[in-house]
Amino acid sequence: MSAGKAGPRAVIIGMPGAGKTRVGRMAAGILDMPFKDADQEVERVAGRSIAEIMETDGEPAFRRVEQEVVCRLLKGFNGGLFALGGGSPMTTEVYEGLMAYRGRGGVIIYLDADPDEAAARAAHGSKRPLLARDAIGRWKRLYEERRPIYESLATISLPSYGSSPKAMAGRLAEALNERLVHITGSDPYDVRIGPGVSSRLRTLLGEQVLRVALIHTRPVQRHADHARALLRQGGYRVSDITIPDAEAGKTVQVADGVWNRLAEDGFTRSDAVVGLGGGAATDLAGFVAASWMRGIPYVNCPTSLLAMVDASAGGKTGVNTPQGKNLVGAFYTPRGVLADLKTLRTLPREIFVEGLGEVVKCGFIMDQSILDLLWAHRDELRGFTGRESDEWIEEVPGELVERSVTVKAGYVSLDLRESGPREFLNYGHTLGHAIEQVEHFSWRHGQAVAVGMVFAAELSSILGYAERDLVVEHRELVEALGLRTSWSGGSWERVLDLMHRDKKARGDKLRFIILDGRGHPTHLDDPPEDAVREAFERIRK
Ligand SMILES: NC(=O)c1ccc[n+]([C@@H]2O[C@H](COP(=O)([O-])OP(=O)(O)OC[C@H]3O[C@@H](n4cnc5c(N)ncnc54)[C@H](O)[C@@H]3O)[C@@H](O)[C@H]2O)c1
Ligand SMILES: O=C(O)C(=O)C[C@@H](O)[C@H](O)[C@H](O)COP(=O)(O)O
Repeated sequence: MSAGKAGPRAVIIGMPGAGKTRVGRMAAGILDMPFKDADQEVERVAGRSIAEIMETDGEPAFRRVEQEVVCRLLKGFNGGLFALGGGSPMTTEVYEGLMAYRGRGGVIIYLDADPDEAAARAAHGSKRPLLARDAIGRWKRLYEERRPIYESLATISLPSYGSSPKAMAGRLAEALNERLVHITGSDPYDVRIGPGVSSRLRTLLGEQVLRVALIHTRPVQRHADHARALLRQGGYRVSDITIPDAEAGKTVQVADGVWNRLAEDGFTRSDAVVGLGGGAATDLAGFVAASWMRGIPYVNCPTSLLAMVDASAGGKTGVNTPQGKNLVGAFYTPRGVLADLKTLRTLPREIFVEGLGEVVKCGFIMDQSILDLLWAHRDELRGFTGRESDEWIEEVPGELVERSVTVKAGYVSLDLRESGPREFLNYGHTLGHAIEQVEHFSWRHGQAVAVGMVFAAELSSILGYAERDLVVEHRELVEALGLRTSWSGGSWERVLDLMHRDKKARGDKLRFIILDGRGHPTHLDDPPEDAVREAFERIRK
């Protein structure tokens, strides 16, 4: 909620039998929040049951009382969970009140129940006057009438297919704790960060999509299985596509295989791609989405720390070629990003640690609080096991993801196609990508970028842009997190040649991103070669 604006912490909408009251009350208990049910409030205010109101005065009279109660509590029930009656949003004044509440930053949760389950629950011993006679048939007619309204209002849709009220209450509580980073620009979208955000897939893909290509790698099969189940529950036809893992999956040959599969499965421009996995998988999936029929919608579901903090957002898609990293690709904006923190639990420690490389980058180019958080939690982060508490995952990695994505969102919103400021996100990458290439991708991206940042700090110091203490800070923090500060492979000549092929290079001029002090990235064009060589020697073992 916008600061200073009254209103519930969240409003729950959905069909009769969806569990709004029961799930809402349980979730309020989990969150230690007050709970109100609109129907119960109506009966309290009227001094009689809804059935009696309907029987003696008819539905319009009930709706008038309901409208007064709901619109009053939308402004006055501060900080609680508020469950509405199924038909309530169909009243114009209530709909408008809900839109105004949403405009104030309010959260509207649509409990999207399985029609058969909810209809049966609603009809069973129903005291609901609107369902009298032919309860199931009436319910389903109301469902078709109301669902578009629910979906137009919802900021969160929670599918509850086959889930118990207790499980739904947990998911609702999780949804209220999720973090959100909005990326503006010509195609705005949201990066949602939290445990269980994968359940938002249907909300992001919407009704127009029929087929979904779920592109993932084998190490994340269990997460792909969960996403596939959610997609199928949402009514989508899923083409499950496993690609080679890591950088081996980020090639035009792999893309060609996926294009063939999309053709075989009849993918049209109204169908979509979901990229699930590390950054290599989301880069490939985004490239396939950008190129299939010149562009179909896609959603990224990053499962590595690096993919969450960086790769999945920003619209850089692409593949590697034998000549270099990311030399073929497209700027193509996703429909949304769902960074489900639960997936981190299966992430190997060394992969978690390499993801910290891009977090360190965001700290040095813009956000000192990221550096402070990294330093304060350096031992836990370096020793990541995946068995940490939910609270730690949400408070430390969750915070680092949100802050890093916020840094990236600032540049991407300003300069999607990297004509200038966005290049600051490439800090450490000129040498970093060369290392990856020379090492035939045996070095992880985050580790290569870590060395690249130490190199860039040394270069900045050599040329007098930054004090020596900034270099020392780079080395100490990078090392404390278990990242690499030096490299002994390759040759100067080979590295120099590769740096000239970097996408920031112009003509025969090298271009680097360096720091002109902490939090002040700047372009360094065509620096003296002896300074570059000296900085390079300083990161050699
Ligand atoms: N598009 C961008 O803006 C951008 C930004 C940064 C990095 N990148 C690219 O991202 C790639 C690096 O991403 P990465 O570090 O995620 O590497 P990656 O994609 O190779 O994944 C690392 C390894 O971890 C596995 N993995 C991922 N999530 C897992 C999970 N939850 N449980 C178990 N295993 C899991 C993967 O299968 C893989 O084996 C590089 O190709 C880099 O160029 C792109
Ligand atoms: O989003 C960007 O812009 C970045 O530079 C983010 C980098 O961390 C990332 O590794 C990106 O893939 C590198 O881009 P490239 O243009 O150098 O391939």
